Amino acid sequence: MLTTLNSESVLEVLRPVQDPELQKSLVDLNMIRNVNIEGGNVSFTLVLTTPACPLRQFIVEDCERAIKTLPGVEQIQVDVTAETPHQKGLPDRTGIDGVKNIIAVSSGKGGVGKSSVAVNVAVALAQMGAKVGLIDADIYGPNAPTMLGLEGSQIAVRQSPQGEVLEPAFNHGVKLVSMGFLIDKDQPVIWRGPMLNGVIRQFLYQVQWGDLDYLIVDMPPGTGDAQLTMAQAVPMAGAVIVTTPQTVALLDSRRGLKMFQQLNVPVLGIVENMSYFIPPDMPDKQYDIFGSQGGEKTAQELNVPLLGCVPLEIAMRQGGDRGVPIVVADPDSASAKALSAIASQIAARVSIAALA
Ligand SMILES: Nc1ncnc2c1ncn2[C@@H]1O[C@H](COP(=O)(O)OP(=O)(O)OP(=O)(O)O)[C@@H](O)[C@H]1O
Repeated sequence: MLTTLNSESVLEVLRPVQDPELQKSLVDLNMIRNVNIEGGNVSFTLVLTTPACPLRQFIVEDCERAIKTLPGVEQIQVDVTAETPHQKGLPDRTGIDGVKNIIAVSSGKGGVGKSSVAVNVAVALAQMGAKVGLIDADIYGPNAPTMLGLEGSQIAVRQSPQGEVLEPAFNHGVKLVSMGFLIDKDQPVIWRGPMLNGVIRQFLYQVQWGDLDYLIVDMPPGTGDAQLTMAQAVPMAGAVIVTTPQTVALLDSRRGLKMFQQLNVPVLGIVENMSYFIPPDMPDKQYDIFGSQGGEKTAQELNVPLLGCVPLEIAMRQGGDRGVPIVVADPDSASAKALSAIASQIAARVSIAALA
């Protein structure tokens, strides 16, 4: 039984408290800092591994419970902050200065909502306090500028001592560069393909990203040469695969998953989009338009986590078209809640991988 209240005894009672996701002691992870005692008042800083930590409250309560076992404790004040860990280095791929984690959002086939998920996850992470960038590398449908309300924007090119640098566009807390800023929409896709390699390298290494916790890459759909080259060019902390519950989409996503696994990019999990339809006039009803539980079954079969299921909601399409993502336009909607939870899951898994 500890009898004295001082910073050592506080750290001692906190040592058995674990980060629920990393399953390691908060003290050993250096997440408890600046312990200060004044009379019966205990204060400390809890440094989470992501601003988007889904279990923030849970961890604070665990700490408070442990500290209250010490004699003489009257008040506990916890300042919560976050330091996102840097992804592990890859010898064959060059990282980007200041960018801690690069996350690919990919899909086996087009039209499953990959861009919608990438944009909303990026905005949700920014809403939670993270510094976020988005690369829209989708040559077939570069929709991110529209979805972020940046249609018609330009990326400024500046001269710097290092040569030409690009200034990203910015809205809803997210910095954006997009193929859409560079290509003529009427230009045939066949001409866009060969541009991809050069442009993606420019987007990674010539953009003034500044400090970013997460750089999300909206990948082109499929598993062709362009995707392969890109996955090899980018040092990725992990990949997220978006699918619908439909069998054909799931088959394609399996191919995508294998591609990432072969390239040694950890697959963070699967997002099932358009899981069910919620009619706006009957919000308690659900219709499984594309079948049900396909994402869950595939996740189980391939032994990767299902990060969440996003319903088909008219407001989500409208938000995309209007340039106000659903997590901003209607944060209480079912799809926005699902997307925010998915963003937290992704952040947690990236931290786990970085600290493993
Ligand atoms: N959960 C959803 N509810 C309603 N509409 C959605 C949902 N997800 C996506 N959409 C809509 O479906 C259309 C296609 O989505 P999106 O562009 O995100 O797909 P994609 O997989 O990136 O497609 P592409 O391969 O063309 O880039 C868009 O109009 C989008 O607003």
